[in-house]
Amino acid sequence: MTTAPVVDVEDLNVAYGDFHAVRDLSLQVRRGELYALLGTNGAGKTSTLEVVEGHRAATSGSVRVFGGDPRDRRAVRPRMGVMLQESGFSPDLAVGETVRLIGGLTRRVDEVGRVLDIVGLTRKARTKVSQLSGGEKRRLDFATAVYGTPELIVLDEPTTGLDVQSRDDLWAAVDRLREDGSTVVLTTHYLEEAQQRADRIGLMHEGALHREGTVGELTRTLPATIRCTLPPAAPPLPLPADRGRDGAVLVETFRLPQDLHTLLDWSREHAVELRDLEAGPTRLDDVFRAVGTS
Ligand SMILES: Nc1ncnc2c1ncn2[C@@H]1O[C@H](COP(=O)(O)OP(=O)(O)OP(=O)(O)O)[C@@H](O)[C@H]1O
Repeated sequence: MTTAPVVDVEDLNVAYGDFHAVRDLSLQVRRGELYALLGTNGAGKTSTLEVVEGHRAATSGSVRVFGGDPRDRRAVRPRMGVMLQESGFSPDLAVGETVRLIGGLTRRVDEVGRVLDIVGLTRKARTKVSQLSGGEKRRLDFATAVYGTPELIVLDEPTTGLDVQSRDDLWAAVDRLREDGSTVVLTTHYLEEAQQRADRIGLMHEGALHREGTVGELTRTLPATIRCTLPPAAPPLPLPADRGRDGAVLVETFRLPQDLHTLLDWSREHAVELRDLEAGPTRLDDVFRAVGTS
């Protein structure tokens, strides 16, 4: 049995005057998934999320959240938590009051103390928003998004500006929300975070979705590499390779284990030292760079 997607985007276009920020974008997010929308600066990620959040109307195309229109705030708010790239909290309100106010508006039910504890802001409950550091403001943003453990959580660059400990804490909180059944859609420029956490990734560039899939599916589209340096008198290699100056060798391969084996056997047989040998699988940043230059 297939269940309806939580987020269903079909042929979305977002234009600002003559400028087309999002072009014919289609994607679906399934229940329980963590979907990461990645891309170059200005690729159209925030514009896409703003339509999903119900904060912006599509120029054309359709966006459904829980099968309905995300601009129907009364229907969607209780089920969707949103962390914007920039918050608009009132600077004079205290942290605890802010969570109570924003949380109350969502009509979700939670305890302010519990939520502040999740984001490590318990001791700042009475501090004014204007007195928070940048990272603390991000954590407050996250707190309002996860208030009441919504079914869908949309996070726009949630870890930007957070120190390593706060990032780890935020991801631990996301893990717990997912255990409770939440679906998560996020953008991030920290590719390693997406690589570790995302069930699926969409790669955007200049308004279009260029690639989509699991980390494995995306990285399989590019070869892995073997690099080493050979002495000048080395015999011909047993594999196709680019030979640079100073004996530098680059092998690009979709059969990393086999080709590495062949190279090591060859080096033993000919007593050739493979200096600075490095063999690495394709990383998400390689795929990202390939999309950015395509
Ligand atoms: N209100 C607006 N008016 C005009 N152009 C806009 C507006 N908002 C965004 N844009 C433009 O649309 C494009 C996409 O912006 P968007 O914020 O969606 O990209 P992004 O992928 O989230 O970028 P980043 O990673 O830099 O945050 C950019 O070129 C941006 O300058």
